[in-house]
Amino acid sequence: MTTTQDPQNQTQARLGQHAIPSYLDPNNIGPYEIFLEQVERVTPYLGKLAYWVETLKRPKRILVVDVPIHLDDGTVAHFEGYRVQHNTSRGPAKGGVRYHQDVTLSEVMALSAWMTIKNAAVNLPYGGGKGGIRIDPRKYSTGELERLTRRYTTEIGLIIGPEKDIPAPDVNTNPQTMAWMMDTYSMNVGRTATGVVTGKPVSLGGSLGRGDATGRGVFVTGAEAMKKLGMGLEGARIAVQGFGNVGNAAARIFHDHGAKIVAIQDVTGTIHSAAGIDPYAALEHLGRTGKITGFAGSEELGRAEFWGVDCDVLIPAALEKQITSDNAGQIRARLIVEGANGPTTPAADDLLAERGVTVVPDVLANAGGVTVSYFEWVQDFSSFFWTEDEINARLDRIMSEAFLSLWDVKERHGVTLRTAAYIVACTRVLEARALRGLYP
Ligand SMILES: NC(=O)C1=CN([C@@H]2O[C@H](COP(=O)(O)OP(=O)(O)OC[C@H]3O[C@@H](n4cnc5c(N)ncnc54)[C@H](O)[C@@H]3O)[C@@H](O)[C@H]2O)C=CC1
Ligand SMILES: O=C(O)CCC(=O)C(=O)O
Repeated sequence: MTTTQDPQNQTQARLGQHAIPSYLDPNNIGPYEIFLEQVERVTPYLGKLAYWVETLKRPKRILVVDVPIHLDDGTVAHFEGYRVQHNTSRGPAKGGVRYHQDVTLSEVMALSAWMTIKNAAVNLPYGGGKGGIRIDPRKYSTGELERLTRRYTTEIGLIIGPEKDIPAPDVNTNPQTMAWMMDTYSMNVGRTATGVVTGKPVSLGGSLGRGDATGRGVFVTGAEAMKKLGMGLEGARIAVQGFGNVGNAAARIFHDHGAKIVAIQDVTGTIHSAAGIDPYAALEHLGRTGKITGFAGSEELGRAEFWGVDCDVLIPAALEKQITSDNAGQIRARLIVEGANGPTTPAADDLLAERGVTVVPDVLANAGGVTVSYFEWVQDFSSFFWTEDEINARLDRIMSEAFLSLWDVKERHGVTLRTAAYIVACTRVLEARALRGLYP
């Protein structure tokens, strides 16, 4: 509710042009706008906590760094890097690091904000953070990427640390990247600090189960949603966009439970087979040939055709803004389980809801990765490591319980599962904010 009598509004009026930080300029905001719209949608459900809602709209801390490295040919190249700590009300910032040619500050702000919501939605004791470097890693050697990672880690070393902000892998980063980050941070602080990053190799304090954890969480929440919708797993037709860490693990685990993968799209192309694609064989084919197309027994589709594939469950597991008002009408799945962060625009969300398509939102569906990252961090602190069965059992329980409690909130308020997740998460974050208060 905004009226001229509203003291908060009067304060905004007094602040005038200084009310909005430059990076939130509505004329040039980019992907973070999606997050702001999601916060607008949840605000009416926050009751008195809405007093603090501005906290969610403004990242707590933003660091932009120059990352210069020697290239293999002896020249120097500069890359732009970011680390954003969106919120730390409930604990240290936590979230991955992305290497991609399209990374922008606005994107990293959005990704860090979604981490705040995700960590609160599954009740992990973390705030939200995310990092990124604008680079196309396919064009650089392993040595160049190692130098890039080490320089970036040193530059963001000001604000990361096991009790401050704990990075992890995201698009185009992996356990090796985390090993370099851990080593660089450790050299700089003069002790081995395994807890500064998660998603490390198991031999360096990484956790069993982290590799497949995000895909496993997509499966657990997807299977729970299928039960609610009366859909059987056996023979269910699944289409997956993105065949990296998240997409290929989700495809393998659905396949292992009797579902049929009918389409896969990645950056190299799109394949389809109504008879089903064996994701293990597709992964081997991708590793051998460098592309998904040409897989035996599949036909190749155009990029846009992927969205119209006849399937029961659609798993976007690549990048943001893939499901838009342009293609939401073509989607034939009854259920969408968001492996990627931010794959669906708010306008597409509305169209899907009107058409009766259920969406398990990113902040719930892909929380399996950060949940096992949390287990890794706890194991590093205690230097006591759990078995894979223990990890998977704890992960499955957390993901199922989070799904079922958010489903109840959805039913109670008559909202989408995304809004339900935001109601629960924003309430938790703003309760912490209100209890901590402002100083002085
Ligand atoms: N790695 C993790 O633990 C987590 C990742 N996520 C999210 O899941 C998504 C995927 O991440 P990862 O699997 O880790 O990355 P990855 O780098 O392992 O794989 C990315 C996949 O997306 C595909 N891709 C890239 N651009 C594409 C395009 N324009 N069209 C179709 N496919 C495209 C790539 O070919 C690749 O198969 C991202 O949104 C990420 O933020 C979310 C939670 C945790
Ligand atoms: O494992 C983590 O800490 C974060 C993973 C991540 O970046 C994400 O959930 O989007």
